[in-house]
Amino acid sequence: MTATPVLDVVGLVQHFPINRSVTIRAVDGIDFSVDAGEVFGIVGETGSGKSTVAKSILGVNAITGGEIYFKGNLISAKHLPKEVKDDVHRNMQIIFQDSAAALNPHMTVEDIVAEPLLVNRVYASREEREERVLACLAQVGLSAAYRHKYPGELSGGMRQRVAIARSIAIRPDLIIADEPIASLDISIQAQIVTLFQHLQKTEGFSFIFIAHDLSMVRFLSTRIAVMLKGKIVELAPTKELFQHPLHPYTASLISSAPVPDPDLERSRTRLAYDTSLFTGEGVLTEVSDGHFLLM
Ligand SMILES: Nc1ncnc2c1ncn2[C@@H]1O[C@H](COP(=O)(O)OP(=O)(O)OP(=O)(O)O)[C@@H](O)[C@H]1O
Repeated sequence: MTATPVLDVVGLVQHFPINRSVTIRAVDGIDFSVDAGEVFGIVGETGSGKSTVAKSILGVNAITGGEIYFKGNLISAKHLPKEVKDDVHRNMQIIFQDSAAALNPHMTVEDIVAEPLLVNRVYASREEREERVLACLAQVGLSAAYRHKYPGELSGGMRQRVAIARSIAIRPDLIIADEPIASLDISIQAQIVTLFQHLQKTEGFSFIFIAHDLSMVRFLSTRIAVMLKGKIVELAPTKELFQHPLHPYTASLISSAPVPDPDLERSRTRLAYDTSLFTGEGVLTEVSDGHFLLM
């Protein structure tokens, strides 16, 4: 018997009608699932639909089509049972690219990290809550002295650490990080990715890591989905994807990754894929064990 995935996305469609004749097909029928304790990477160029997938999972917009299940419960319907709604609220956390915008500038670090605990009534006493907040700050490398600071007093990297502390505070089943390192300096990016890796291993949550940069996604992910124009064009275990990319777009992303892989001959040749040639036609088909290609 296979375990129920933490997340199951089935035929997800998210279209945005702009006017009578123009509709943006941000997400155009995609399927994937994320297992317990798995790190699932989503990569693709700007506008490929990655953030829209994250927002659809979080219920930001009513989806145009398809279904989303969290731990076996349908969560994409208009009206959800209270216990399902509460479970999503508690056990699915998000980290955004821009923590400056995502963190309330008028709240202290302590209050920001404590908020999900308070809202979801996780600890009865204030002392227990404070203890958990300090433990989470320590886990992300921030000393207790940071608890009284406001987001505006922190660097981008520090703010992202606060956002991460908040996301792990409640011990969620799934964390979705949407381009969490894109606005940070390169040296800080590596620190944050290493922190994610450490936390995911110690805490065991499932993790969806969304990024442009294939090399960072590679470092963290168990499996990777490559998105182009609202479709998943290829999905495979990370090593398999890098060693045997089947879609020309995936091959071009790998060959243009900033850190060339000395093991891979192809990384020495830059491959270009003209995305205007992509029609979006096809069905994601399993071509070998766990390796899916849009064809
Ligand atoms: N609320 C909306 N209304 C209209 N169009 C939207 C909306 N949200 C997203 N889009 C459009 O959908 C497409 C996919 O956007 P999305 O933000 O999901 O891409 P992305 O891959 O996350 O890009 P980036 O890497 O730049 O964040 C884009 O063309 C975008 O302009």
